[in-house]
Amino acid sequence: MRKILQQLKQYKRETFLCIGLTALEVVMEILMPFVTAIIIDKGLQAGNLSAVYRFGALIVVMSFLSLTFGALAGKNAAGAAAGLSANLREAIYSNIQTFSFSNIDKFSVPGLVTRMTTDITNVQNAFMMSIRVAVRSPLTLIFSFIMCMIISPHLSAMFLIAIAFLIVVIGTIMVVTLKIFSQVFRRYDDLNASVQENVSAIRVVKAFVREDYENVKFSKASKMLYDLSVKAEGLLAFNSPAMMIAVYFCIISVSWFGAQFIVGGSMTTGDLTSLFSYIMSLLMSLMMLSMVVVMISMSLASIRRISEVLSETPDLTDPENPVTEVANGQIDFNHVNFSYKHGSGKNALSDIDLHIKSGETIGVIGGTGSGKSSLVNLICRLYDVDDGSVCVGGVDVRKYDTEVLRNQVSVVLQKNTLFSGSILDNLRWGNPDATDEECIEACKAACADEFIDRMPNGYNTKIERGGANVSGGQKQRLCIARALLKKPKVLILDDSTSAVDTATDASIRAAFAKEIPGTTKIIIAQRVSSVESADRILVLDEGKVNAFDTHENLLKNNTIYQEIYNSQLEGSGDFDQPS
Ligand SMILES: Nc1ncnc2c1ncn2[C@@H]1O[C@H](COP(=O)(O)OP(=O)(O)OP(=O)(O)O)[C@@H](O)[C@H]1O
Repeated sequence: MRKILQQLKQYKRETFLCIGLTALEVVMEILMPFVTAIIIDKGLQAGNLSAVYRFGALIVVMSFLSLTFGALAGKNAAGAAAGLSANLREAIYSNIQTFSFSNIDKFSVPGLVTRMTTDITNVQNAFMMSIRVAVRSPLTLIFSFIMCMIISPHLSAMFLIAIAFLIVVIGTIMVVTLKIFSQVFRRYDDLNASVQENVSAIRVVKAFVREDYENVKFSKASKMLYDLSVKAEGLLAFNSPAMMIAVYFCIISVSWFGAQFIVGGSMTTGDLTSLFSYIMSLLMSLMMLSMVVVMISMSLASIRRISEVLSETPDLTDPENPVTEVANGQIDFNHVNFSYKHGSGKNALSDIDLHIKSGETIGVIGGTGSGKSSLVNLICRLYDVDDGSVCVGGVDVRKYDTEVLRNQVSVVLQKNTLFSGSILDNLRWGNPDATDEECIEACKAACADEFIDRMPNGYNTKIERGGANVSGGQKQRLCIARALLKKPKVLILDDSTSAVDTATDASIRAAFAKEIPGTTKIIIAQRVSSVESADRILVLDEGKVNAFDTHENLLKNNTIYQEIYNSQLEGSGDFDQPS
């Protein structure tokens, strides 16, 4: 909660103004029945019209003030709550930017999106309600009770009975509903995650004709949510009857005893009238308070989830005096062990000991899940090793300024992403200062120029969000060009030409050999044809190095490589698929 409130920052003024104005609004509301009593006793009953006019005018002024204070308090509450949510969103967003891949793995992408949208909206609404009601209700409760005590200490005892009754009944309802609401929120989380997953993968759902299955799955989850919500709301509906019982009890007993006190002369009619007003505000504020408790508790889950992201510290940090230059593209893996759950769970890589010379072209091949992506992710320090070390240019990657390292080790990841903007904008992600000519050169090397030239606006063609208007192969080529613009010392292609035809794949490799001979190139591929021309080929099997040699030697001596080669010769295309 403290972490969340810290984000109020420049909106503290609005918050305090709201609290102050609400307190003034309450004072006005409390004084009004008091003045009404004076009008009845000293004006109407005493036949003093001038007192009626004077105090009547006072009531009008007080109501006007009360309304003004209320409206201003509401405006400030809305401003503070909207400001808090904007600050929270910004704080989460900038913290996410510092996250390493393993931080992101921990929350998952849909999880982070839900926190930045639904959770923040929950907190915003709860905050807006609570700074108004959490101030208003207790103050009304206390002041009303004090006024009741001043008017009639004996009759105030009735309220104590009614309050005790309400606390027990509403309290029980609250405890039970809160438990149900926490279940509702957990289900809501699951539902959100599954909606995000399915909507972002809607093309796959359609391709596999899974719409009906997904509809049934969603209806089931939605029905479960409906049942739980009905149960919780059904229980909350008892709040109102309980409240009415307490109100009627107070009215009847106050009328009964009040009438006797008036007859006995120990109370005036005006006192009795104002006492009725105080009963109503006292019980109503109790009811409102219970609603705020529900609202705050309902947003507790969101508060917890937001705080988790805010308190998450990036697990990859730069050293105090980082190395700011990568000497060359030499890569050394020194007995590396790595697991995604650091120290627990199965190792994704075990005892990797590899030494790659600067400027070499290395092919990496192996079955699905053999650790190819994990291996290259360590080179640009997307994850840290558990044991051993990974060195680039002879220096441990943990000693570098991460920005410098990632600028010199350019990776075209398996999941390529383009952003909305022109082709040139996308290319300049690689190097914001690249000239048009440099961009065109990079596209030529990545064999992307031919399809860009055919586009109506050439390099200024707009790419839609996520690269929806380019094909898989075109996207891959643009991503390679983007990586080339960094002029890196190490270029890693993680299965990045899988959607490109074999001839273009060969042209890209030929262009690399010609254009960037000094750059160390690591090419992960499913096709032997993509790696056979490499200086050496690394065969990975279950996270271990199975062989590291030339194509010719591997064909002679390595059974896994021979199997892959033969299966692809037979035309199955991918060694993971049964031939
Ligand atoms: N983000 C992650 N969190 C946890 N485990 C992971 C993660 N990424 C990969 N793994 C696991 O690590 C192992 C190696 O995966 P990796 O992605 O490196 O294999 P790969 O050879 O690149 O596979 P593919 O050819 O299918 O891309 C697998 O068992 C995989 O399940």
